[in-house]
Amino acid sequence: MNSILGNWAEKFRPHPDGTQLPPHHGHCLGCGPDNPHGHHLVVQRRGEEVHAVHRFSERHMGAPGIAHGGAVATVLDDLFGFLLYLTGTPAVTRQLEVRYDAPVILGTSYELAARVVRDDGRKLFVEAEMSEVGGTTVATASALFLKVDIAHFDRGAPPAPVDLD
Ligand SMILES: CCCCCCCC/C=C\CCCCCCCC(=O)SCCNC(=O)CCNC(=O)[C@H](O)C(C)(C)COP(=O)(O)OP(=O)(O)OC[C@H]1O[C@@H](n2cnc3c(N)ncnc32)[C@H](O)[C@@H]1OP(=O)(O)O
Repeated sequence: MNSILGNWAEKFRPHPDGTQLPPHHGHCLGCGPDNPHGHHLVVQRRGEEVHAVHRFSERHMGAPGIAHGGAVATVLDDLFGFLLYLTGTPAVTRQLEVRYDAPVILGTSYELAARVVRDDGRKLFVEAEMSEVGGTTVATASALFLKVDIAHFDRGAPPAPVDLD
């Protein structure tokens, strides 16, 4: 098995309310602390939701001074991946829809929240929003995640050489 996934069972243990959730793995584009191109998303459990405060940097620029829409989608998708620590099952994104309501400004802090809206067999329907701190919503997302066996991730193993330059 891919060594990155080796400790998955421990990561899926119940996480107490209010605690910071572990990154999916060190090189995850969304949350991996060891990925220099990543977003380094830091996520907490809050009740049955996951929350983050996030600032996009110049590495994620689309239009000058504004976050690239793909970068915004990446962060929302990765945030959804933290709900799996609450549901306790591995799952992957089958469909992701993002509504861009207002430009996401680089260097500005945004609040993000995500939750499961329906858990139906293999299907997890999830939704999230990103807002100015205490203010206007700038993006909303909904997604379908499909639960998979951990063997799903064996397709990535052995991992291709990681080029982090
Ligand atoms: C160190 C440890 C860390 C933990 C590690 C352990 C676990 C890690 C877990 C989590 C990591 C989280 C990382 C988060 C990162 C963010 C999330 C991502 O980026 S995920 C990557 C992008 N996504 C993919 O790469 C999927 C690629 N797609 C696939 O592999 C397949 O399509 C798959 C497995 C998702 C589904 O394939 P099928 O063939 O099994 O299923 P079908 O037949 O397509 O659909 C099943 C059911 O869903 C319905 N369905 C499909 N699409 C639907 C839709 N759009 N709306 C409604 N229903 C839909 C279908 O009609 C079907 O329903 P009926 O069972 O017949 O009732």
